[in-house]
Amino acid sequence: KRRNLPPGPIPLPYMGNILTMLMNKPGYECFRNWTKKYGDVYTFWMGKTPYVMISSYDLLKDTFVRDGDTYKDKYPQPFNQKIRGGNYGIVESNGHLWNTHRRFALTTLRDFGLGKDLMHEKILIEVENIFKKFDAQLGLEQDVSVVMNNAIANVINQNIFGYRFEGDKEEDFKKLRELMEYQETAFATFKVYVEAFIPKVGALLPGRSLDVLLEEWRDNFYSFFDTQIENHRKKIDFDSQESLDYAEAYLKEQRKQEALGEFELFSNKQLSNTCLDLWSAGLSTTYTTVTWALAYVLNSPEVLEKMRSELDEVVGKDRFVTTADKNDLPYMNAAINEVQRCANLLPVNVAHATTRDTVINGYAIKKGTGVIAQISTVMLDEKVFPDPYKFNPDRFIDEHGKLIKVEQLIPFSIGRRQCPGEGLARMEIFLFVANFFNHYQISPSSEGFPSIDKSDRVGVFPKKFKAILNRRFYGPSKEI
Ligand code: HEM
Repeated sequence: KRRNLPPGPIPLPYMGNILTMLMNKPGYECFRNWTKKYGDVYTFWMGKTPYVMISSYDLLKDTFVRDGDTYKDKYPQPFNQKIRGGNYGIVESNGHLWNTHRRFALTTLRDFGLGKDLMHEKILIEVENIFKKFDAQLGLEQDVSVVMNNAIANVINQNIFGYRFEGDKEEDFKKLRELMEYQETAFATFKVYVEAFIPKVGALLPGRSLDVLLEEWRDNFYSFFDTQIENHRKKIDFDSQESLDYAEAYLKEQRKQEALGEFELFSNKQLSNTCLDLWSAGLSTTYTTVTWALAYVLNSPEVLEKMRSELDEVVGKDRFVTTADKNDLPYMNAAINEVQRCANLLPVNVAHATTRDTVINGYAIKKGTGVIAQISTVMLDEKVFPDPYKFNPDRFIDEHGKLIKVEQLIPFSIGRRQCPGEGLARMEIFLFVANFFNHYQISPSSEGFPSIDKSDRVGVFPKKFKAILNRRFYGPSKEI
């Protein structure tokens, strides 16, 4: 089987190369070493399935961008089908269904003000709300990450279901958060990783089985989405021109399609699955990045000082940082770029499949082969980012103090499946991080500042952390 694929590390029977990855947590180093040894295309085996890894920016441009249609499908993973009850959603679907719903999600987000002032206002309301929560406990140890998580959940939930988690809804979010935290730990085990890719071997290992975990997870999350969707159905006004959230826009489109005799494309199952995709992709990645931003900056006092002196000069104490300040804050942008590069959320990116026979670097690759745009290796390429594990925002600043655009910074991936939430995520990260550091003086809790060490984890989730906050400036914070 290996003969016709690009050479790579020798796979073990049943296991493939997954053991090497799990023994080098969180996995970056083994992929970098294989790239050095085999070049920017090699084969990596997860269990019995080979994946062609594309590990340089230039080759990704030649394949995923210039020949995007060939790489646009997702590789079908049986455990995903199990959760979703078939080929549904955006993240895991292919073909006409995927194309229609990716576009629909992008258009709907745009209608809600992405790229316009409306989304910006929504996020600033969350910033203001975070400040109120933090201000209520100044000088005490408080759970910074939980407050941030709640705010980021509010942004996405408002877009999908039209409400924020406050007042009596706060309890809803508490339950969801516990579920997500449980999921982060329960799924990040050796057994689950092995079971996902090599079911027969994984099943023999001790611990809770992937099937049981998936069932539990699915039932809990889908019951939240289904309740929200039902509530929308009860109160929707099909004649209103404007939709207030994604679920409403979807139900209206569903009715239009049904009137044309089309019952599959905008099905109910597809609705709960797209909600799941937007909700989970939109919350965990953005929250994780913001928490890593706090962790990296708090561990680098010199970076914090530079960020603050720029903020003091450009923004000052009397107002919120807004997106209109973005171009005047090159160091802040550089620091956020560097956070995204170092946070490097996906040690192995999601797997795509070739839609036709093709050739990569002289190797003939058959239709349906797994291919991975290995973005973590690209963002740790020492030719582009010398001393790649060092957190150093200055690598994005030129000798005139201007921001340098580095093409190899691709945390949102590349090609036809590039993250559709990029605009929203960038806006959130900038506004939450810049306003937080402008507003507060931060001292460590009794546990110290959050660790930036990832060597003890399978996934790249940051650790929850507490800190003691005090206002940098006295006087009331301005209302927006
Ligand atoms: C810092 C935040 C984020 C990061 C780093 C991130 C990163 C990514 C990456 C690497 C992919 C996979 C691309 C590929 O297949 O190669 C992806 C896909 C996706 N992301 Fe994000 N994302 C973020 C935020 C968001 C947000 C806020 C949303 C929703 C509003 C979102 C929705 C999605 C969806 C729906 C997909 C699947 C797209 C498709 O398959 O066509 N993401 N994201």
